[in-house]
Amino acid sequence: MTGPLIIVNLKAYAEGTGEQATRIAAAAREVAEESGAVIGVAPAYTDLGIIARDYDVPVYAQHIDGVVPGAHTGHVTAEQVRAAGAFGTLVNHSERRLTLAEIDAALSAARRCGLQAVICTNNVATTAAAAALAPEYVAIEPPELIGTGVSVSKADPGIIERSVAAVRAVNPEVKVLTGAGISTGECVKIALELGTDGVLLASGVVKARDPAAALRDLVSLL
Ligand SMILES: O=C[C@H](O)COP(=O)(O)O
Repeated sequence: MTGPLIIVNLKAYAEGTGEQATRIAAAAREVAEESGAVIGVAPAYTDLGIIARDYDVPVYAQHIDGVVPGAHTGHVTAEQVRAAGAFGTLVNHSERRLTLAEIDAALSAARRCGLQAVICTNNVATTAAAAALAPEYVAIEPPELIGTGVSVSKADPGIIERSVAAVRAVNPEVKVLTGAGISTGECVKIALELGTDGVLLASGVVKARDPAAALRDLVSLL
């Protein structure tokens, strides 16, 4: 993949479930084609297969469990999401926190199945720790800004800069995303200028009246 990566996490929002999820996936594909940006979608498991099958967008699981297939009720394996068509997976999202050992196991499972891994982190120290595990991406998101509409790019650019520096010091191969409150092209532009490789966002697109217009705004200054 080339160009900045934008991942739209549909979380468990009603506005990002079922038919609405497929509408957002279609918009993501269209805006990616128009702009050259890479726009991925992280739908609920229940929508993952259909989106991966019918929409030409990189699909991410919102979480995987670091277990091998077997007797694990209520778990979801890397093999299952891969078979359903996932391209990658989030790991340790702020709303789905894991222990360090669980993050490591989930990352091993992702590698085993060829899934791109995006480890989410909540501060500079956890970002450095995540980078030491060598995932493809880390995504720094200050939890207090998630879902607020107050953008990390504007409210806390320092955490982005320090996270980028920490990752470069630990493992320069690891790419950095940032998220929380991102909703405009300006937020994306600032995040990229601060050294990131893209953004992870949710409400700015999922809860927008016109998700396609929100996506167009996000890529407008690339
Ligand atoms: O996964 C996405 C992040 O938690 C950011 O959510 P948000 O864009 O609604 O603030």
